[in-house]
Amino acid sequence: MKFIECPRDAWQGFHPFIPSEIKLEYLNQLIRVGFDTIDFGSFVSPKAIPQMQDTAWITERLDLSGSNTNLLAIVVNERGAADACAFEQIGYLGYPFSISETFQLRNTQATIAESFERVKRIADLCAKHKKELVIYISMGFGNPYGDVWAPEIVMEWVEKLSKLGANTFSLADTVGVAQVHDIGWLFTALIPHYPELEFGAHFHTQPDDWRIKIQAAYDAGCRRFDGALLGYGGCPMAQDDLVGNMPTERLVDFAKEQKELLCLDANELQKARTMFQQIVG
Ligand SMILES: CC(C)(COP(=O)([O-])OP(=O)([O-])OC[C@H]1O[C@@H](n2cnc3c(N)ncnc32)[C@H](O)[C@@H]1OP(=O)([O-])[O-])[C@@H](O)C(=O)NCCC(=O)NCCSC(=O)C[C@@](C)(O)CC(=O)[O-]
Repeated sequence: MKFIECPRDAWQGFHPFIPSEIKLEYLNQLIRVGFDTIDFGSFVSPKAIPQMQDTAWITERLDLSGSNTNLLAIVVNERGAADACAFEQIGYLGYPFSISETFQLRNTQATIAESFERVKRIADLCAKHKKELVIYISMGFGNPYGDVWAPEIVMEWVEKLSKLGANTFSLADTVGVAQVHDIGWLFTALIPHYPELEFGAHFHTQPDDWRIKIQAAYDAGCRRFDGALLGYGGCPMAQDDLVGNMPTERLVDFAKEQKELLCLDANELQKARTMFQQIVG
């Protein structure tokens, strides 16, 4: 299983501002754990997400020496993509492409159609700077606004977006409404249909439904999972009540049960967990 740790999603909606030095120390600790990828920051408007205004400062100072961990930064427009592309350390740019019109507007001030045009330009930038583009299908399992959702809509957008050069798609349950049946249906349909693409699960969960969601995705062939220690965070642009991320601890438990090879250092993971507890109180 591939673990993507998402401190960016964990603290983007957190108040007050976490001092940059503390974020840096925590991210360096996460690097020592050995995650495949860390979704560590975003290059977005500081007015929209004040917590992330120090991503460039942090990027310059991260210590990746001797590490195989990849860095992923979220971008929502060309300006953010250009800023992220300037850093050699960042291998992946993630774009939240919402299939709910309401959320796309709330999150990026762009319609789905405008967002598609943005992705084209960001994909060009990625190709020019040799970065990998990761598309999050936000509200990928439904939305709280009453916008039409169907698994076929996910399929349709994956088809269109895959032609722009994205090799990785993370199906995002942005507000934790995914039904087990839909999770199974989508991964079962997508994974064999696009053997050249990687599909991941970016779940937000309630304390009682983490297991059935992971299990449904795993049984359908998904091996890429996003999580955040302590299950913290959520997207503040989605709704007032944040629905926490999939707790990394639960992902690790699940992986052990499945006898998956774990490439994470348990001691360093425990240290990171303690550090994060101190950060968020
Ligand atoms: C897209 C905009 C900018 C549109 O916002 P806007 O107000 O339409 O943009 P604008 O072009 O009018 O600019 C507004 C201000 O932001 C600045 N600005 C503009 N762009 C940038 C930039 N790249 N970097 C730094 N500053 C920027 C710009 O310079 C200006 O500053 P001012 O002149 O007023 O001082 C805004 O809505 C935004 O930044 N949104 C961020 C949304 C966000 O970060 N959401 C959370 C991450 S996505 C997520 O959590 C979902 C995910 C990935 O986890 C998966 C899932 O669960 O679904």
